[in-house]
Formats: sequence, C-alpha cells, structure tokens
Amino acid sequence: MSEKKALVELFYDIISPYSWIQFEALNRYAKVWPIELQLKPFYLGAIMKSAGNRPPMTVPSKGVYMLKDLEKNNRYWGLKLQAPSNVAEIVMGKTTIQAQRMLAAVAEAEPEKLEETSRELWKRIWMRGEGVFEAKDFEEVAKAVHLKNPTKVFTLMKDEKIKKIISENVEKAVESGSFGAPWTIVTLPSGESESFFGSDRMHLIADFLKFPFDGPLKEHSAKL
Ligand SMILES: N[C@@H](CCC(=O)N[C@@H](CS)C(=O)NCC(=O)O)C(=O)O
Repeated sequence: MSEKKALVELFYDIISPYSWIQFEALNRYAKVWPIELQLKPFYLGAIMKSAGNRPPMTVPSKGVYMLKDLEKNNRYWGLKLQAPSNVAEIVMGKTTIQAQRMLAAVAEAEPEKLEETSRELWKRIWMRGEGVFEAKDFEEVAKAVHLKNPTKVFTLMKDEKIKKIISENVEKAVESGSFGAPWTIVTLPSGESESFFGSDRMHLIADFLKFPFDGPLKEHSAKL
C-alpha cells in the first residue's frame, strides 16, 4: 500500500504575480517531493475585501519596490515576469473574476489542462501585457492550450456550480487566515496543517514538510 502524501493546496489569482512565482515553485517541487499538489483558483478581490486589505500596488513605494522585486525573482527562479504598462489601471480598475471562473471551469471539465491554462493566463497579463478580461481573451487562451471542449468551459463559467467553487475556495482560504495571494495550505499525513502567505516561504514549507529546500530547481522549469 502506498504511503499517504502530504497535501499542498495553492490558492491563487492570476492578477497576482507572486502567485505565479509560487505556482511555478510548487509545480517544480511537486516533481521532487512526494506531495499531492492541488491548484485552487480563488478570487483575490474577495479575499482583500474580507480581510480589510488592499493591493500593495496602491501604496506607491510598495509598487516601486514590487517591480524591482519581480526582477530579482525572475533572476532567481528563471522566470520572465513583466508588469503590463497599464498595471495600475488593471490592479485598481479590472476584475479577474471571469478568468478565475475559467480556471474553475477548466478544473471541472478538463482538469489535466488546469496547470497549462493557469500559466497561459499569467503569461498573457504578466509577460506579454495582453488582456485576460474579455470573451475574446478567453477564446485565445482556449486555443493556445488546445482545450478539447471550449464551449463546455465557456458555458460552465456562467454556471452557479462554478461560482460556488470559487466562493468555497475563498471561504477555505479566509477561514485559514488568508489576507492575500498566493496562499498555500500544507496538510501533513498526520493531519497537522499550516498556512503560508507569499512565494517567499518555500524554505518554511520545506521545513514543515521535513523535505529539503534546494533553491529554484531550474532543471524542472516549465517552458515559457
Ligand atoms: N512577500 C510576498 C509578497 C506577496 C504579495 O505581495 N502578494 C500580493 C498579491 S500579488 C498580496 O496579496 N498582498 C497582500 C498583502 O501584502 O497584504 C512574496 O514575495 O510572494
């Protein structure tokens, strides 16, 4: 009988560049640690509201710091994050709820495509400065990742069932203390559980799991 694995749940929103970093980090480590990684799209707007928080970008000095910090992360993790030219407008004035519903719908209809679809949405906004808000954006994503049944995914996006999944993911994150993204909940086979905010806590996640943290594991990078 195979041993029970630790469960690592990543709660993320594609508006969040740090969520992308944590997503790549965990996907790399899932290849070397005996863990079960579950991807849980949630909605950062709802998390911020529930916690009485606001996006760091709305504090000007944090915004300036963040852009430099992303470059440092690019070097460390071998990523290519770049803020879109209208980043402030996007963060303050746009909603990713439809994109997050697309991810929840893909998780339901074509779960094997969830990783690739998430990455493609991040690449659009945080690498190529493309939209992730309109029906035509989602059609382009569906094409890029070769969804088998895009019509089913687009129909599901409007379904109460998918809205409920996003709400449940938000609730679970909030219940465990979330105030931002990425939010990672690690549950050991013993049932002991701990939550981690950010993409800069991989060493602490490793320590909790009692597995080695070996840096960025660039050899396990996904193609960008
Ligand atoms: N230090 C964290 C920062 C993560 C972060 O700033 N996340 C944003 C979204 S991209 C957030 O939700 N921030 C909430 C907060 O800082 O209170 C990291 O390196 O990952």
